[in-house]
Amino acid sequence: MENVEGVDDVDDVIRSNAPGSFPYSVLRERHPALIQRVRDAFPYDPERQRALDALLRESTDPAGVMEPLPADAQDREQWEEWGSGEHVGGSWFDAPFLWAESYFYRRLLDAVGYFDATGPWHGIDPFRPFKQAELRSPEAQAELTALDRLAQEPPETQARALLHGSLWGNRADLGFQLTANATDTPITPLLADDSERLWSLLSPGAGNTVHVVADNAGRELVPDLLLIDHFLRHAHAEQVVLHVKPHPYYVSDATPTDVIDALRHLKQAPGEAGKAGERLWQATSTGQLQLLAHPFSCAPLPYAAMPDDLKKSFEKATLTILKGDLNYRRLVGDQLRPPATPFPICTSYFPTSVAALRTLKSDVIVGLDKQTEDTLNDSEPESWRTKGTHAVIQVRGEPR
Ligand SMILES: O=P(O)(O)OC[C@@]1(O)O[C@H](CO)[C@@H](O)[C@@H]1O
Repeated sequence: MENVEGVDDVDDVIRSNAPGSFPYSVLRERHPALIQRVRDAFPYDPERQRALDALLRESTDPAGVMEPLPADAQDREQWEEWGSGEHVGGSWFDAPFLWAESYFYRRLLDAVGYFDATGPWHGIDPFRPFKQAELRSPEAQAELTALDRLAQEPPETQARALLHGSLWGNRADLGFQLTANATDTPITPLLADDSERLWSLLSPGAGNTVHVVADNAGRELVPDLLLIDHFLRHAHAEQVVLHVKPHPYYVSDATPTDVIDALRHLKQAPGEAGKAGERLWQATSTGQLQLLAHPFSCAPLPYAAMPDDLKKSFEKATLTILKGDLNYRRLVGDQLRPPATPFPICTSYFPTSVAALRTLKSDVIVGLDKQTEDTLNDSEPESWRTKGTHAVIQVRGEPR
């Protein structure tokens, strides 16, 4: 894999093998809780139940060994390219955290028969009930109603509110909520805020193309779509490409089906939300808003290893906006670097100007000033990196 020049000299890749660490807790607590939720949501047949039992045993025991994908899995070769030869047969806990987690989601889909083309569970998203419930929650409804008030404000106030809505919408992450309840905790001032730079890269009428790499469906995707609507409506972008996952992933990550659900939901809403829904529906049918579900979106690797075709697609963008924690880990590398490492250095390989809208839900962080880091280490030594109450807007790029 390509190294990020100047910052990848040491092997500081995060693994899950330290008891008490955040990644260890994901494998030991979050994944079993998730398997239980999926079991409770569907009447899986005995074969599927046995497969889930086997995955549970294999992936949560620190002595367990990663089993391969079935010999006839359509993406087996793809996973070989992504490194299965190196990690399968070894410990889940010793593999890079990013690799092990991504493989867990791939294997979970296998266990529930998602890829079994002749089976009854083919194509049934095991996370869909949770995503749908969230989209219809009273909180999500209240957020839509708030748009009617926001529409009375000047465009700059609307822009700021929609950007922050998209950013903090990232707390609505169903995997995270299995072991934390961040939506109940107050939000805090941003730890880094390059939002002025972000807007400076999107001058109205400049014919910009914006790529948005989505994260979660439901309560995160709706504000993402509203921000996209604002970009298009106020000519910050002429075209938007929305990257989503080709199949269910990290519980609530958005797939094309989830985008359609969200668009339909918006379109049926009363008031300003409904108007935005109509505009977005229309933008999708004219190609102004395009969906892209590239296989690399579910790869267990950082974006520094992206394939050429994806790189070419990003190259057309004026700005790429990556949402959420996992995309952040993949953007800057899932490594423990000094938090003061500059964001522009970690993202220098990325083919376009790039922005991260991220709430902090894992150990990785770069681009903080030393004083901010020291204050957080003093005030919240155990939890500031992972509890989802802090956020950053970090941007690399100069206006054209
Ligand atoms: O990418 P998202 O939805 O913001 O967050 C994903 C997440 O909940 O899952 C991973 C741990 O399982 C972490 O990266 C993060 O805590």
